[in-house]
Amino acid sequence: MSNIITMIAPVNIAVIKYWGKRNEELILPLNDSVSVTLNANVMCAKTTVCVSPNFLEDEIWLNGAKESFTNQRLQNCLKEIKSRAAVERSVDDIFLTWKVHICSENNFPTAAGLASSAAGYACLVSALAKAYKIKSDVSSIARLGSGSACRSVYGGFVRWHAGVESDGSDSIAVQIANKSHWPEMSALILVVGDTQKKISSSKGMKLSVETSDLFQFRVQNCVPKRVEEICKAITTKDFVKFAEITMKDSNQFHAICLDSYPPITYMTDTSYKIIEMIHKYNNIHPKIKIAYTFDAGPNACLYLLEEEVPKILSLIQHIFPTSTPDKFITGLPIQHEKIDTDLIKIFSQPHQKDLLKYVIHTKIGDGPTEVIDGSHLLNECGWPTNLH
Ligand SMILES: Nc1ncnc2c1ncn2[C@@H]1O[C@H](COP(=O)(O)OP(=O)(O)OP(=O)(O)O)[C@@H](O)[C@H]1O
Ligand SMILES: C[C@@](O)(CCOP(=O)(O)OP(=O)(O)O)CC(=O)O
Repeated sequence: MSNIITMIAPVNIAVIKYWGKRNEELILPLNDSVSVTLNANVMCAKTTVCVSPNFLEDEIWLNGAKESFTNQRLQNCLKEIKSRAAVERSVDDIFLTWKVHICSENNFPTAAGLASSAAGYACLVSALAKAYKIKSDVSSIARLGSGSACRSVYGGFVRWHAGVESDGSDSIAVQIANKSHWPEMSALILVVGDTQKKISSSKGMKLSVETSDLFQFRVQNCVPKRVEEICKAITTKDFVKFAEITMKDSNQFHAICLDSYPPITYMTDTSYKIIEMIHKYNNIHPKIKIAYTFDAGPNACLYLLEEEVPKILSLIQHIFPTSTPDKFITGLPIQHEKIDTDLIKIFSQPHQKDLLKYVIHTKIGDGPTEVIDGSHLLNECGWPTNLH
């Protein structure tokens, strides 16, 4: 007797960044954060879990390779799932003694600052929750895997409340609005680099808490006001306000990285060229049209309304020429608009080729969903179907 569940889960990109913990083990943040969940049909983690009396030990495979199950965060997630199941009496006691096999893969680069840990842990925890028939909110369990993962448990626009309790019971994610609230909202991920970053978010934020003087100022004086304002901008669909706060918060997060000692630099020259392009584009319009935000890496996430997508994409193709035009734009289909020559005149000469690797076009999406077409990553005996 076994129990095989497969789920897919989305990435989320924060517009108010989570940076800094008040408890390292429970992954409790020092500030609230707000994010947008992106369409899981474009970028996702896919995870199959299987619980069986036939397994001798808990095992995990990630992106086609076996990983160690001794990872503390992984252990904490499984432990919490089992204790929730015990409290909810959702499965038989014997089921709780069986071992689990987990197989997961991301359809985009892992550990490159593209929120793979968010999608990955949201997926893992949602799949386990389904297998153990847990009914209550699992965002606080996903949080134990990676802080930002708690926001990927919900679709649309999401706020992670930092909470004040020392056991983390009130540090949960809550949906502000679902994806249908603002269907025109689109995102372009500009991939500058897809290699693993040098300093993980966990290490980077610890260093900032310990060494940055600006950090306390941000947490106490800036974030609380920004969170209220951006939540209001989301509920009233005020794009200009949403975009302005998003850009300012990304810039402040990277200023804090630079104020850490020794300094942390996630953005590159190409990232700054993207920022320059977006401000120039916004300045030639009466109102802000596009927002950028950068996580712990050089890649940009642009938030914009649907009508702006073809225009900025043709401009990006002009300014950031590529030697692989067929593979340059991926994700959701777009209608190409011929670049407007007046727009080109305002912009400088194109940069050198291949500063951008590729662009992912996507939109807002739902939270984790179960895959019901039978395309499990583990076979009926609970072993990976495809190992590298
Ligand atoms: N599908 C997955 N299933 C389980 N764990 C995953 C999955 N994808 C990523 N992870 C875990 O997350 C780690 C990468 O997290 P990290 O924070 O370094 O990168 P990132 O999430 O891509 O970047 P960022 O959080 O800055 O956007 C991996 O080493 C792995 O432990
Ligand atoms: C810059 C960020 O993406 C940082 C994400 O940090 P993680 O959630 O990856 O960190 P841990 O909780 O230590 O796993 C900002 C954000 O997503 O809010």
